[in-house]
Amino acid sequence: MVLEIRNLSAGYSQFGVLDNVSLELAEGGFLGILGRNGVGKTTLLKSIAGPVRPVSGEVLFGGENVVGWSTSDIARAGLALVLDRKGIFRSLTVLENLRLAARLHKDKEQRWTVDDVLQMFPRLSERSKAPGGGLSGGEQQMLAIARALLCQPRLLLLDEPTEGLAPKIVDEVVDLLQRLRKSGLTAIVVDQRLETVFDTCDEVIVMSRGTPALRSTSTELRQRPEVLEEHLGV
Ligand SMILES: Nc1ncnc2c1ncn2[C@@H]1O[C@H](COP(=O)(O)OP(=O)(O)OP(=O)(O)O)[C@@H](O)[C@H]1O
Repeated sequence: MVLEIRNLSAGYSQFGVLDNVSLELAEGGFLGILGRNGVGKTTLLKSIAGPVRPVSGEVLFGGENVVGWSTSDIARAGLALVLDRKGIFRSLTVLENLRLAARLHKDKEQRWTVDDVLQMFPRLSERSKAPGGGLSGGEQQMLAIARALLCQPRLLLLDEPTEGLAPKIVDEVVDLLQRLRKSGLTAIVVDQRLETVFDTCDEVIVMSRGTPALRSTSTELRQRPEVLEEHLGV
């Protein structure tokens, strides 16, 4: 297992959000997480990646319990979190942003190079000389994902990768995630847009009241409108 979460509870000061979450993710799996607003999806990603410190439970990443580790140590161990398109330097060009990420992780086994990601993201290649701050929302999202890949992650966590993007760009991001899945990457995708999750993930967890209510394949869940209505109100 790349990731094993056992009995994880987490929240903010006295305010509990995650309640006794357990889940597993095997190498090469793409796991989607769905749930209503505020159910704790982002908090779950942050509890895995370090910014939110769990109250109890274990997060085994590659067999090691990383609870209590700093965010940077967890990142060094091979976990990349793409959240709010953060991690882009606005004054650096696209190419400089990519080269910087590659340089910071040059000691790791190089699964992705700057050339690889430019090939994978033709839109970024076209905009390679543009400053990060001058990119559209979709381009920023692609740059954030490209930078995360240059961290050579064993596990990629994506929070709302298609939120607020124009339909054509959503299709491009979905297509990209499908290619990453085929490449054997392991990832968790949180998105409000059901189709993004269904089209990119083999399996989906539906969260309710701070904990997984069910886990199913995307194919099965698509055919269960009553479950989607109960837990997601759609
Ligand atoms: N930094 C914070 N301090 C206090 N409470 C927070 C903080 N971040 C989130 N919360 C609260 O924790 C709960 C879970 O938030 P979280 O962002 O994990 O939900 P979510 O499922 O990702 O929903 P959304 O899709 O709306 O982001 C919400 O009630 C939210 O208001």
